[in-house]
Amino acid sequence: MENNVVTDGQKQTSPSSSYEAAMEKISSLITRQRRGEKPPISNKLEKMSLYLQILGLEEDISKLNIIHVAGTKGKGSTCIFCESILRECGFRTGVFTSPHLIDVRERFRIDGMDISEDKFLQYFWDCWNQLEENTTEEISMPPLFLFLTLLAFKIFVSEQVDATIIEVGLGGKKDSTNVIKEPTVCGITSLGMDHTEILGDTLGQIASHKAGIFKPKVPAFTVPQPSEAMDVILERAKELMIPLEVTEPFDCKQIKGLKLGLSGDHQFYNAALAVSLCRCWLQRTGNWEKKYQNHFQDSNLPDEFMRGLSTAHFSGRAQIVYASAPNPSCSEIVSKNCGELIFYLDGAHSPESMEACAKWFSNAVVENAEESSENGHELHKGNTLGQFEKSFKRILLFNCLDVRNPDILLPRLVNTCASSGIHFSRALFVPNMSKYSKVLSGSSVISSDLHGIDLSWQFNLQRTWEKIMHGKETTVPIEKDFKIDSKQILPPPEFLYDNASSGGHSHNCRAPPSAVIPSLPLAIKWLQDCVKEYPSTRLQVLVTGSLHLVGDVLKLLKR
Ligand SMILES: Nc1ncnc2c1ncn2[C@@H]1O[C@H](COP(=O)(O)OP(=O)(O)OP(=O)(O)O)[C@@H](O)[C@H]1O
Repeated sequence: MENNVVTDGQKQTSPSSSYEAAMEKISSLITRQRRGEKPPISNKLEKMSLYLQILGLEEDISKLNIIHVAGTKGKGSTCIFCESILRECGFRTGVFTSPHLIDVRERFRIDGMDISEDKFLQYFWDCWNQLEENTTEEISMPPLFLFLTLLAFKIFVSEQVDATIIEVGLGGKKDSTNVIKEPTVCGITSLGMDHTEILGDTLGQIASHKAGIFKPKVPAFTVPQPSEAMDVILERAKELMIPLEVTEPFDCKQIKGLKLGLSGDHQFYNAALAVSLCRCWLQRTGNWEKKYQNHFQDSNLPDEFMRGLSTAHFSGRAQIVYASAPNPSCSEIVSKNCGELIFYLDGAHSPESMEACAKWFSNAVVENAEESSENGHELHKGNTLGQFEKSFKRILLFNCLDVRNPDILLPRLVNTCASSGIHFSRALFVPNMSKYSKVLSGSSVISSDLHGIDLSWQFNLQRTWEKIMHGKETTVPIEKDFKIDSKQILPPPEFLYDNASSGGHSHNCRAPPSAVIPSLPLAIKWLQDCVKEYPSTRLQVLVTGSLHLVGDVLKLLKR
């Protein structure tokens, strides 16, 4: 039986079932638009203004002291660095990012934490009910991203945060977040080719969308960009007569060798941009002088900034999870009964981010080997680093959306790793679990039903992989509907070893074999079983190609 509780005059169900009910409502806002199709509503920004009026938020969002961030890569990370710095400076922060990995509440952070379920429900139903009561023939309920943007404003206004950091959803000029009229400062992160079907297929066209968030009298910052993009950004800044500053990425010396909270060399760009945005935010809100007037030299970052940069945390971006292995930073002893299984997770899904991800992974696996070797874990005593390094097997666990081009993504990943001497032993292709047609809660049950599953895209990825490895087309079977017999569909654990039988999966001693596994839970369980069965196995698994895939893996590892 459900417990009824009352929220703002509305009779709702008990918190957890009410949360599921909220997810149902949110899911009903997903429009059937396929990626690449024109947006379902025109005059989106006018509609956003109307929705804001309905919610009584129009005036209030001008008081939110917003940092508005657009870009192709690094928007989320830049927002998180800003949050971390401003929190260290003593401010209450609200951050809106997208997408979420496990639970929709990740998109709304207050003071560095995902919003609580109770607060989420309170604001969710407030917004939902107010909007639903006011829909007319002209204005229906907003599509998903518009609703989430409105909810973010509602949350941050109600929570009275000092600083609000808003990531653009897609593009900039026509994005629903661009209803913000007077941000405190704007930033554009690294630009590249993504969402070309909507934003245009030149860097100039893409840059024009991104620079569409600039507002008169509001300072803007960006990082070094290809000239085709930079020219457009500069032109837009000139038209609006606003100062535009190009922030160079940090070098290690500048931040005194500080280890950033988010890993990978690409984060030096995002971190430097965040520092410029925060400094400007502090200046424009009258806090810079108060805090640093007399004791800040331009060449040194304030301590709060340094702490913020080093403590920032963001799931699924260059994240390492020790699933069955000691974290080398603690000196645990490796269990003799189980091999090592380490997941390297990064939601890269564009050519530029594939390269960034490959560089990070290559450095991280070598660092891991060095650290483990220094800690002299029992299992590996007496090995030189080279031998030690060789004992690892590197596996790629990959999926990407079918609108992306694996002929570009996979070679970029493989070649960048290879240029650092890192090679994959095996590649596994899996479908994501999360569905684009439904917003799930973090505690939702993961379905293991394989019936009717279409794996033609995963076989396509496998064919691309084999082509890269063999330098020519190979035949990979296409099976649309797998029999539900996991013994038949999973490779045997020996698949991981060079000279073992491939169990019916493509195998060649000179080239890394690959396999399609029809479900992610099966793939993870299979990896876990392999290290249990063979305690000398040491697996380093790179999960990439899709933030949704990364979220799904994190969800499975958390269980
Ligand atoms: N400055 C950068 N240059 C290249 N790649 C980057 C950069 N910053 C982040 N990435 C890559 O992009 C992935 C997503 O990072 P992040 O969430 O910060 O970017 P985003 O712009 O918000 O991405 P999305 O549009 O996919 O949400 C990272 O996992 C990393 O692989």
